[in-house]
Amino acid sequence: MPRFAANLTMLFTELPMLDRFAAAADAGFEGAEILFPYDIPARDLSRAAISAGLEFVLMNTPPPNWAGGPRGFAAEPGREDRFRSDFDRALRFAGALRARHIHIMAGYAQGPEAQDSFARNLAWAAARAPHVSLTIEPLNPKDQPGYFLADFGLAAELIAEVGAPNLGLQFDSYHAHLITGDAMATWRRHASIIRHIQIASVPGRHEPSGGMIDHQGFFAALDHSGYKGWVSAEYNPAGLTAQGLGWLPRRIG
Ligand SMILES: O=C(O)C(=O)[C@@H](O)CO
Ligand SMILES: [Mg+2]
Repeated sequence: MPRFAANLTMLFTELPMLDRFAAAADAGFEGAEILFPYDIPARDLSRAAISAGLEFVLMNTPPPNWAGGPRGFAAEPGREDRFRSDFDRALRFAGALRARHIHIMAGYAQGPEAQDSFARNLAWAAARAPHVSLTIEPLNPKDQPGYFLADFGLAAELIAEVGAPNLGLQFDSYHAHLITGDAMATWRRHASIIRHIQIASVPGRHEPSGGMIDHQGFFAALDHSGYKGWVSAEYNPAGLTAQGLGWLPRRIG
């Protein structure tokens, strides 16, 4: 089975953020991700992850926050200075957390100029942090209207154009199904460039059990494919988080 991480922005929200690490470890997760961790000192987050025995898997750029903040600037023409200073701050934060990946968010823009800006900013970031794994993630246009990256083909094109070994695709089964109508076919098409996976049901973005995606079949296919990355639970629990974890395969021993 793949290694599973808990997205602590969405899971265990019954608890204060620093307590969510131990709750996730108790539930059987081996890693954690936080979308925008910038409100809490990195040393406190790092201590909580280490004492729970969890690896810190992923965070997003840009700072600052989840609540109401724009989802990035990387594709917005004319915002290069802002992108670069945000990226450097994200890099310092990720370094303190020993985060495995940084997800670079595109922001809200359209057209060829936006695509050029995104490609240039990605190339700059990949060269700036050659030893850090960077991802881009298509988000479905119903949840994120106007977000630049809403297409897997375009994401693959950008990754090929930038051509940096530390830039890859973040595949979210929920967004993939809403964008293409077939999450599994999309995963198969792009598996070679996928370096991080997130999961949730369609419809509803709840526990990855039931609904239109066969996640247990997906986990088996990931094993078969030799995928070595993480699978993060990024969903809104239908009730209390711990009561909805029947889908999570537990390691024995
Ligand atoms: O919305 C998602 O899905 C994500 O993974 C986030 O990183 C976007 O904020
Ligand atoms: Mg996601």
